[in-house]
Amino acid sequence: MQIRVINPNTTLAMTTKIGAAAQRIAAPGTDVVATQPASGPVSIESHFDEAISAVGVLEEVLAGERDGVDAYVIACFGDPGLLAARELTRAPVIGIAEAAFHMAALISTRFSIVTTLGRTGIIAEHLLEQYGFRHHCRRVRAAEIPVLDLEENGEMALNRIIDECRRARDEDNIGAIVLGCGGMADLTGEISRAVGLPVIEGVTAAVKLAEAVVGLGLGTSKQGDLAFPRPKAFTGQFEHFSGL
Ligand SMILES: NC(=O)NC1=NC(=O)NC1=O
Repeated sequence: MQIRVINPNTTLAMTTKIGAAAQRIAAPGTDVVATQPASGPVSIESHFDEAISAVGVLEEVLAGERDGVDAYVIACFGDPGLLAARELTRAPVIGIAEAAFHMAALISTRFSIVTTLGRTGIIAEHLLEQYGFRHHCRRVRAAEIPVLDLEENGEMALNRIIDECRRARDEDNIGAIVLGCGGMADLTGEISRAVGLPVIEGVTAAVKLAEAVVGLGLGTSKQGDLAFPRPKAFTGQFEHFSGL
């Protein structure tokens, strides 16, 4: 099977890292193709960044439909464009936040999230509510690092993430930690060893859930709100969406 792992930001180094982490965890016979939008924010750290990146995610799903992809992963912790992407395909579309919440709830009764900047915490809180995991999550914490520090200042970023994870372990009465950024996809082993708790990261969780959904012969329901969009005209820069 082929999984298209979409990094919604436009930083190639992060796309490459995410793709490598996804391929490492994928089952034999699963081929991971990591992509990113042709245009959009180099990192996603706000509601505005998320809104802009969602269009790029949808463009990548439309490209995947042309390529006959079996499943999609949206590899940003805000799951940008998730429901809109599900409208465009019969394949499963798994967001890394939703995947991480499900996986954490399977191995613990309470978890905390450690994300990048504190201002993105509300996005995780909204998703906890939307997906029904509000009561599972003790606290949404932030290492207070810009997303691209994960690429450009990796050792400092790792140390700050580990410090915040240790505070979560000591203060939050939890059984697991969820890493709140696709750019942390390669850090689970180091962080788990340093903190002594199970650490769940969304890219790898999403890849395994995508394999499970396809393996069960399931895909995105086309009944109701996730049916294909009603064909209509689009104008201007979106004209190519006309008649989808
Ligand atoms: N909370 C986050 O850091 N979200 C993210 N921004 C990105 O650019 N990728 C993410 O996963």
